[in-house]
Amino acid sequence: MPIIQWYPGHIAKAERQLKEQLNRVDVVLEVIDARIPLASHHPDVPQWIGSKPRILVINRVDMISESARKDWLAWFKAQGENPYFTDAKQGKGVKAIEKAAQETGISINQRRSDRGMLSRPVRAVVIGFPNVGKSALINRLLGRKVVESARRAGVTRQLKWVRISDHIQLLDAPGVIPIKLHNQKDAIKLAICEDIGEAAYDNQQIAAALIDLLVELNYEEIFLSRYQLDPIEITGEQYIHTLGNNRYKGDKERAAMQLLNDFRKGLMGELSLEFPP
Ligand SMILES: Nc1nc2c(ncn2[C@@H]2O[C@H](COP(=O)(O)OP(=O)(O)OP(=O)(O)O)[C@@H](O)[C@H]2O)c(=O)[nH]1
Repeated sequence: MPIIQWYPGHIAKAERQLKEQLNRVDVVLEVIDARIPLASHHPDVPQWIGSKPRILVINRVDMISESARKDWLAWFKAQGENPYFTDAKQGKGVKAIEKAAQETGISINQRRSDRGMLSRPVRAVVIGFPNVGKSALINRLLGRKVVESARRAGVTRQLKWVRISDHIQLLDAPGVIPIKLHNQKDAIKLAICEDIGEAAYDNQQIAAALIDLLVELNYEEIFLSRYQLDPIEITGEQYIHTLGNNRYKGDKERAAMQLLNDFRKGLMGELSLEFPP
């Protein structure tokens, strides 16, 4: 049985909503997670948006190291992409995105006027997996809070245009990319980073997967200093079991939540879970 469960009905509905939003816009801002830029990019996005311009936003840049940021920048450039790194929580890097959207608007309006059409503000939508920071980005672009930004995945609903400037209009409801199950490994990374609804997985399994992954990536020193427990000779599952016994009177769920929260809040340090291939 897969660790991550997702319901076909939900996927179909979310996909329909997303396509409807995409139909209405000229430019797409795709937000991915800096800790997992590959797993948080949906492979079908290019096909969904067709020839529309796309601005790639790598959010949560505050959660990875500067050297990881540079490596990803070089890698994406080599793929012909021009990524923008943001910390949407603090508002870092957001001005550059506004400028990029505005520039796409200029070329769109140039084409309109070449065809004898009136110019109009460029229409944009922010899309991405649940909880990657879409609402935080929208609020930063607007310079005020219109969209609820919360730590829980899947908070955003309904559709409305909001004005960013004379040149840009934005759909205030972000497009949520549904998670399909064709890649369990990516789905696990999304769950670890909380870029997927909590109902879809089991905390203890995901926490165990986090430990196994961090050990695989040679981050094991963090564990000794933070939890006084070495993960090297044991599995992630055994680690949670032991941590639960040592600290929480045998409560494995609390141990799992502690580990996941520490990681998600960045308390374990700047930890990339993926590196350029
Ligand atoms: N550290 C850090 N946290 C961020 C950043 N951007 C967003 N967050 C936090 O991540 C959580 C999710 O952000 P949201 O903006 O609600 O994410 P969303 O993509 O709109 O989520 P849904 O509406 O559920 O799809 C919130 O707790 C934000 O404060 C960032 O760049 N860095």
